[in-house]
Amino acid sequence: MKNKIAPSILSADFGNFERDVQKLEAAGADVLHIDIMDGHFVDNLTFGAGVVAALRPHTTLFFDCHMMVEHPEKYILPLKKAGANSMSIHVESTPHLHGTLQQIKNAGMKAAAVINPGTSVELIKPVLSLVDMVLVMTVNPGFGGQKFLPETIEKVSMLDALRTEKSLHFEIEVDGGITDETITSAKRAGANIFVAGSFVFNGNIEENIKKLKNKLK
Ligand SMILES: O=C(CO)[C@@H](O)[C@H](O)COP(=O)(O)O
Ligand SMILES: [Co+2]
Repeated sequence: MKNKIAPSILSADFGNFERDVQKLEAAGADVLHIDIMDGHFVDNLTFGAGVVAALRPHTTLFFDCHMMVEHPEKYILPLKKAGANSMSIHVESTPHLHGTLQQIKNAGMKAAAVINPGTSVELIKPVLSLVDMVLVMTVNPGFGGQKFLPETIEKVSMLDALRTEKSLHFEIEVDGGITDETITSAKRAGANIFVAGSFVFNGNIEENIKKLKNKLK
């Protein structure tokens, strides 16, 4: 599976999204990770479909929306209209995981299931044949700049094994505390999409993306 770097705009300059997103694209980012938080599911509030729509004309990057919200189903049509390409839904956020993933696919977007560090792979086994991607949180959701939790990597290996066993094709994304050091264990375990916020934006964006890509060779 193709390795992809997915910078998170949570660490961008909120007053200069257009400039920062264009910098990311020019620097070789593969995916734009958009952290949508509602101040309820997590203790932080970011942006919604309005900002996604405003960014859409400025880049051709794939828009990967990480939904840290209650009632994720309410965001499907507005985000589709705004130009989002995928939505990742936390298993902890809805009793209707399967139905919500189905609705996302029916709307014409890619669908992903997300598990928090304290959530077991067991809970998403029933939807593995439906999803395009699984996102394993490698920090607790809500904020950028946290320390990578190495104990979460075992779940990436478990998902990689399940994928082979069941002949499935979902991608595996990791998110939180990814640096040019932590990326290696995630890749070895079977992840192929690497979200990075603070590591990419702290210093020179182009050099930092290069440092991550070099570890994937
Ligand atoms: O979803 C989240 C946080 O909840 C992430 O996408 C962060 O934005 C990643 O930031 P770093 O840990 O790479 O600084
Ligand atoms: Co995220």
